[in-house]
Amino acid sequence: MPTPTRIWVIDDDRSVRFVLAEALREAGHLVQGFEGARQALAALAEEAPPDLVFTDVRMPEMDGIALLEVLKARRPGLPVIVMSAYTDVASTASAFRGGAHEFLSKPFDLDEAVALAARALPAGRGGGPGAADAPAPETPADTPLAADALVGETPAMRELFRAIGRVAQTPLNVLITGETGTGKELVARALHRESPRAHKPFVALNTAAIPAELLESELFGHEAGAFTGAQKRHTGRFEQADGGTLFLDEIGDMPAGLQTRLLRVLAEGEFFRVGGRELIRVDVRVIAATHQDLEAKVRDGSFRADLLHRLDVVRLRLPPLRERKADIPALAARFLAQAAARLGSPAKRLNAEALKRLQQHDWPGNVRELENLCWRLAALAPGESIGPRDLAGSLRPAAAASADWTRHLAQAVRDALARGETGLYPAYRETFDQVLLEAALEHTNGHRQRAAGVLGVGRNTVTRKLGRGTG
Ligand SMILES: Nc1ncnc2c1ncn2[C@@H]1O[C@H](COP(=O)(O)OP(=O)(O)OP(=O)(O)O)[C@@H](O)[C@H]1O
Repeated sequence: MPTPTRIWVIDDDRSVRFVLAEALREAGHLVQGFEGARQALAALAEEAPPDLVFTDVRMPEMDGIALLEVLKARRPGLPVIVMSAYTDVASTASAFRGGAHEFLSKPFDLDEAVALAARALPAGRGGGPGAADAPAPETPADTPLAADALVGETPAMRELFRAIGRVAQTPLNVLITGETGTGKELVARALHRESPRAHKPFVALNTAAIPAELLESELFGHEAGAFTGAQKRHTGRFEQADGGTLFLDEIGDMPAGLQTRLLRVLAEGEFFRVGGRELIRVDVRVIAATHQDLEAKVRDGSFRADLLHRLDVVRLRLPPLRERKADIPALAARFLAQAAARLGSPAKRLNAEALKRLQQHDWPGNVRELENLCWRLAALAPGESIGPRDLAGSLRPAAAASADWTRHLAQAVRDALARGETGLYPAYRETFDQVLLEAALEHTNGHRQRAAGVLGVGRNTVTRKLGRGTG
């Protein structure tokens, strides 16, 4: 019979200690509980090390991250699972930086914790005495909670924060996907801030914002006289980001020729400036972002598959705000507080009714739309308590609130034309009408007269179009 594995559970909260220990015992492990890091360290001095450790982060006297550091210095092979009720990027990153095996958000599911323990225990249980000779991991100085920390409490965001904390410690290229305004740039900054490259530059370039003909020299720089108007040598973003992180926003808009060039640079780590002869070597971590469906762009030939593979080593998806509406109150409070601090006025608060109204909105512009709204309210709402009346006119329907759909439409048309399609107008017209109609009917629970009313068309138009739509 195999000897049972020994697991330590360290938490100042007795009930957590108790239920977790019980669940692990039921799964056949030998479990020892400690109410603090010091007690655990004292035990480590006297008895054989355990096979696995669960530790809380916030504990009096010595916190779990400091404990993790000591444990890892003494027993580098010992898997440590860090548990915390505070799942923000700074917490997850400091745990993974310290060598945590996994980050478990509290409250957690006991089955999940037991399954995690099973996965964490190495075959043959590892962590033996030999492992203690390996060098201790480097632990950079603690970063304070940044002012631009990501706000999010919903499961999807916590999952994302764990992924950021883990991926930040690696040199891998990352592709961030998500609709406009969901926080892709903020995620890229967090990845940089929590990485070993944090003391080197973070350089951002929005591919869509720069005319195609200037993009190459923006990225790779140029020599004096490389082209008309190039009077001085110019270092490109790749060189500026040397040792650090280069954030390429809207990567889907990169012209074909540059995609090829970028691919080569990513593969070889070296390039020539435009008009240059000197081979430039750089060490840059690339984080790319897009709101587009790059797989579709690969299929229609407008994005290189091999470039996608290079960039997409790790993919982080940012959910749209409408999929995480529970985060709205915390985000709004943060933006209102930031605006008040900037405007030098007392912070305003949204009352319950107003919050409810915000939860009903669809947020086509995502977090950016909410942020803009909060700034407007901070400046213009008359009282310190913001009610639904103050929101009137601010929560415009998708079409008016954001130009995003027109961008998508333009892209769809460009793609269709590139595929050689013709007769686009009637087909798109038809789709446009159907989308409006279906959304309005959904809003009015299928009531045609009211749908016609909110759309501003006659009832007959609705009936006629419905007839066409349903055959
Ligand atoms: N989770 C979050 N917590 C706090 N602020 C956020 C969060 N997500 C986004 N923001 C804020 O919302 C705004 C938009 O975010 P950001 O620019 O990162 O979005 P994006 O996805 O890169 O947008 P685009 O695709 O249009 O470039 C920024 O001001 C950012 O600080």
